[in-house]
Amino acid sequence: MNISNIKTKNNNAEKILQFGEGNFLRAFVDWMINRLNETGSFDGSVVVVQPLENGMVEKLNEQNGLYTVILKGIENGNEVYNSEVVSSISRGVNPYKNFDEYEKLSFSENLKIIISNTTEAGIYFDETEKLEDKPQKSYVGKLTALLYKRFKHFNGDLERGFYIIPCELIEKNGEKLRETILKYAHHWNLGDEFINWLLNANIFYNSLVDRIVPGFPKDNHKEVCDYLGYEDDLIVECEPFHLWVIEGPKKIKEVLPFEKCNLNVLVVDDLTPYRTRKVRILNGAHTLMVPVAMLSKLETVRESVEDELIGRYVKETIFDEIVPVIDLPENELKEFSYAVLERFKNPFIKHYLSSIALNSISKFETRVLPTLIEYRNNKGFLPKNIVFSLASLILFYKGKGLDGSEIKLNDSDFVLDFFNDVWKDYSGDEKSLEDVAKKVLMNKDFWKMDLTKIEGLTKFVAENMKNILKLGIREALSNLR
Ligand SMILES: NC(=O)c1ccc[n+]([C@@H]2O[C@H](COP(=O)([O-])OP(=O)(O)OC[C@H]3O[C@@H](n4cnc5c(N)ncnc54)[C@H](O)[C@@H]3O)[C@@H](O)[C@H]2O)c1
Ligand SMILES: O=P(O)(O)OC[C@@H](O)[C@@H](O)[C@H](O)[C@H](O)CO
Repeated sequence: MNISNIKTKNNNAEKILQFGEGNFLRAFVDWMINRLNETGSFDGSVVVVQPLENGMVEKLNEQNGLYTVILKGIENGNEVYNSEVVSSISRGVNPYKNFDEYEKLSFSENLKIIISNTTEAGIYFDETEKLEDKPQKSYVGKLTALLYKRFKHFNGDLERGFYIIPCELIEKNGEKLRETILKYAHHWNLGDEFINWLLNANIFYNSLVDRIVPGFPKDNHKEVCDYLGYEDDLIVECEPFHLWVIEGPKKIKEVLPFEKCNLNVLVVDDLTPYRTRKVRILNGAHTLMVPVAMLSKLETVRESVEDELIGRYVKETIFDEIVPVIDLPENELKEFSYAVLERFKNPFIKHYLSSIALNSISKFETRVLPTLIEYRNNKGFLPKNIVFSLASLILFYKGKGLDGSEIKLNDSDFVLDFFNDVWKDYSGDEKSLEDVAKKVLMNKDFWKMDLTKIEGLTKFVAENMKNILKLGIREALSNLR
């Protein structure tokens, strides 16, 4: 039996227009709307637009908009394995194949909200696009044309704007989206009246999303379908944890009353602290554990946090070095940190360190370095664990494990070329090791500043590198003072 035969499609009015049909949105926003509908507090459905020519909406329509979300993990110490059929999506629209169907969405009287997740690559301006394109190539080009057609159709009626909530993992995503639409509006000469309507009838929210979504169970799809008792080609697996922080006017709470179904959605005046919390604790811990754990020959996040030595190191770094320099209530930070550690231990998710290692230099700069600098400024001395990670990172970028085995580095060419040159000049003695540390730390293209200017850092990093090479990573870590 196919999933389309097991549940009838909902007939709720289409209130949400969603750009993106990927795993994340289906396991996060559409899953939340499904929960809202179940409580009777929304009675709306989502019409999904496929932003690229190729995608999943055909499959989504074949399944009548239905698919299964499987929540897998540990919550409050208990194992969770819970499947839900999500029926909040009314249909999928491919603007490349059915432009007329897509264009009609501009004139819909029911649509009130626009959601998107087109990845970090989706929000950009392309000057070659035209208003007449059917459709424009980019997401923002498509959205600008859609908004303009709506503005014209409803004669600039201020009641016909949208609540616009992008979910792309970009800082100030709502502001960035609005700025990019304005670029198109000017480029296409859409006029001041349209620009006034855009700015006054529509509300752009910044938002931050958090949920680990490994997605489709490609390794054991058949087994999962056998367990569910039906065929579903759009199953999405994810962790139970979810957090959506929305920054902007509180009105959105009336339209999407998530508190009625206990969902972890916060509407706030400033999401910066939440972003800082997530990026520094969750993403920061991921990034700083990578070189240390990979040089110890560990492969996944779970293995690392369950390893006695590395696990203790990660926990200590979070609680002793990261948390003390975030400007949020300490109890909230600690609660979040414990939850993150629990998420890292999720026995159902194989999160490879090698995938997190991608672009480690820029990730270290944005996710870890701010902690190092603020800690140094606040306490007057350097955070030893983060410095240890930085030393390990420089050794990691030799592209060789401590036993000489190959490490496949994945980063921009300019980063790889730089390390290649730096390590080529290394002669093996202590002075030369300090030179390596110095050259890396003074590279402003990596760190946006000269890190050798931080008193004592070069010496401390070089000392850690020396210990790691002499004693091995585990012993050097055990001896860390
Ligand atoms: N999967 C996770 O664990 C997770 C967690 C939090 C945030 N995210 C973020 O969500 C984003 C999507 O992840 P996913 O798991 O849904 O991926 P996915 O591959 O399942 O979906 C990607 C979606 O983005 C669209 N897209 C891709 N490139 C685009 C472009 N250049 N222009 C317009 N649209 C484009 C695709 O059409 C598709 O709808 C990622 O950028 C990721 O950083 C993912
Ligand atoms: O997705 P990346 O490569 O930018 O970062 C790796 C992880 O830190 C990240 O995927 C987190 O698991 C995610 O941000 C959780 O919401």
